[in-house]
Amino acid sequence: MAGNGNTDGEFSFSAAAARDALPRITTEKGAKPTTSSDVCHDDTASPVNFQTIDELHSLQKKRSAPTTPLKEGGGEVMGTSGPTTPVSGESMLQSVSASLASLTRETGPKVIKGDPTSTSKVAHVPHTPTSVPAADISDSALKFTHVLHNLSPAELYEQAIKYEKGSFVTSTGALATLSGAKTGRSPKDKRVVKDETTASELWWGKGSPNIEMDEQTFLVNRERAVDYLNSLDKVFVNDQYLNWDPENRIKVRIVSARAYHSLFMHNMCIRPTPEELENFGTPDFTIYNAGKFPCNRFTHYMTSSTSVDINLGRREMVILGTQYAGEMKKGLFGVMHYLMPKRKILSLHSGCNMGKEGDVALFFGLSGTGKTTLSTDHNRYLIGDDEHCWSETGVSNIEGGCYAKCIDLSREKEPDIWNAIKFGTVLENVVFDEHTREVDYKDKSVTENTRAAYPIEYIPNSKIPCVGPHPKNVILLACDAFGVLPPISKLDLAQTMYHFISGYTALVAGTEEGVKEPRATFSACFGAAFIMLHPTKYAAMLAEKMQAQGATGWLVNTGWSGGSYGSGSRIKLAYTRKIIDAIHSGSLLNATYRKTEIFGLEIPNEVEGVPSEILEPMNAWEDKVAYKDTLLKLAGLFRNNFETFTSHKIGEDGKLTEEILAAGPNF
Ligand SMILES: Nc1ncnc2c1ncn2[C@@H]1O[C@H](COP(=O)(O)OP(=O)(O)OP(=O)(O)O)[C@@H](O)[C@H]1O
Ligand SMILES: O=C([O-])CC(=O)C(=O)O
Ligand SMILES: [Ca+2]
Ligand SMILES: [Mn+2]
Repeated sequence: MAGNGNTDGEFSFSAAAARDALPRITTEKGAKPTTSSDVCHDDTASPVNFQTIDELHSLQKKRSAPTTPLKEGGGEVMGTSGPTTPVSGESMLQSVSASLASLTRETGPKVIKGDPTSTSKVAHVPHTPTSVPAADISDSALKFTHVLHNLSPAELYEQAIKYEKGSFVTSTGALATLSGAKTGRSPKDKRVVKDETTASELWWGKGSPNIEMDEQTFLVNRERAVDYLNSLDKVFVNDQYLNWDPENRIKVRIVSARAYHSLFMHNMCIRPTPEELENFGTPDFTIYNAGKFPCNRFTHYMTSSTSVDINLGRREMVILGTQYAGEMKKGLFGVMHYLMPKRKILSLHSGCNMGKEGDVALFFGLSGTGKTTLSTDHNRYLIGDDEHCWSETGVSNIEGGCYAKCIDLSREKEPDIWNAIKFGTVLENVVFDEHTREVDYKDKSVTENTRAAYPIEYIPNSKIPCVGPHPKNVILLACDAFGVLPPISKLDLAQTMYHFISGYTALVAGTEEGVKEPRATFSACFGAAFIMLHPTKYAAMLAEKMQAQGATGWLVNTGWSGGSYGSGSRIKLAYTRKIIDAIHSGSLLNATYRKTEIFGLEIPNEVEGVPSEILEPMNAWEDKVAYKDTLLKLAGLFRNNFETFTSHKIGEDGKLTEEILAAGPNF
């Protein structure tokens, strides 16, 4: 790295000065020969406070008030190139050592704080040789693992740029990174440990995202991940929180091999204050991200070299074979989908914002349907863009950051997200000019799923703490690439539940040539990949909460109009925003409605700022026959999908269950 002149000990300022020392030329006539002490007197420059390059460098880094006091006397030596690890103390190291403990060794590895390239004396966890049976001694037990604990974004930038290929600072100061071979999640490689408890508690079998694994296999993968992490010179450790509701906050620890992963989670989880960090204690859940290292395909249950394993009993997650950072975020979301319902709190794959009057809206939708785009609204307070809880007292964001899609991002259409891409933000898999480092958001060379992860306070009107009162509007987003769903419809409770359980969207398979057919996706609760219990459990909770609060349900198509993908076009973001504005303001509630055929959706005759001809999808289609065929095709897909739910009761309310079953398409 070019950075901060990493030349410790190579030469000193005084040696260089001596080599080049020439007598100073004096221009004053008759000047007295100068003594050595005033030779350098020069009023244009203020006196210097250093004698050597090392001292100069030591001045550059001002000693900050440590995030928490350093316990061991002296701590880091100033001016070393390694990052500081302000939070320290033996208890943290001991705790990390315990986290990294192998299952075959009685104690964890020798952990040491600070960067391995740092020359400073650092504390490590004292090992009592008697606690390690001689038979268990291996070379890996003898080496030190350096721990970079809760580094700051600046320190993580330096680590990434120095050691991780593909890390660059962009023209706006973001950290561009590459996630490697995987540029999206790997749901087929997700495994959940089935033990006595989870066997009865979780949703298993057809349609469930929880592919089982046994405890023993989990431990095999855990050992593999831990041994890999311990084999490294250094690991990154983040201790952070999930959930802004203080009563239901969860402490998470993320152990990872990459600065990219550490900065990503720094941005995405809630960042503890220095005081909170000092008293962090034992984490409630720990992730071992050894994504650079594959799983062993000969391990039972493994079907590829990628494995993302959740063990609710051990409160641990192991990642092997994928470096896509979203696995960590969504893995923890899965954990919340288990823990929160136990406390009668509903976990939601939704965005959330609040108006000036305190009116809260939820935005449900599958990936790419607009949760982040539409919840980031200049006229409203952002509570969060992706993961929320709805409790007895209101809503709370689970996360401390946002994760926006960047493909085709423009300053004009999404100014707040555009401006959030600055120093501290992780930019995944984008392409930029090699010289100016200006990002080309249109470029899909690496992936279509380019992303920006930034702390929520980078959005100017974010609401911190990220909590709010009960929602007034529940907006279901579907990006319908068939182009037959209305841009906006009002739903009754049964319809809201029907569409919530269906979780429909239809994205276009890709941008490759020849791909013209939209592909329908049904993902229960708009997040089947993350739920742990049967979808009807979440649906029942949502119905109860919406009923109790008198919230209104809406279905918004952020996809195609005037034809399917290929003939129609995507509904303009500006129109969708107008529709959303009308929901928030309450004006849509009082509009006049008519019912569509087949889906029985209530569509308004008018929405301010939106051309009325697009409100009824059929009007926007030139080919009415093609419209009808496509509509029937989609209705058939909905009906097929819902078949698996027809035998389930939703909550205690038998009447509601029947209404929900009747709320689907009629043909
Ligand atoms: N009419 C529209 N409404 C909403 N988004 C639109 C519209 N037209 C185009 N878009 C684009 O669609 C994308 C929506 O992505 P967004 O990041 O909001 O998805 P998301 O629901 O948050 O998904 P994820 O859960 O994966 O984060 C954005 O790139 C946005 O610019
Ligand atoms: O999880 C991810 O990688 C991105 C995301 O938000 C989603 O897919 O819902
Ligand atoms: Ca999002
Ligand atoms: Mn999401």
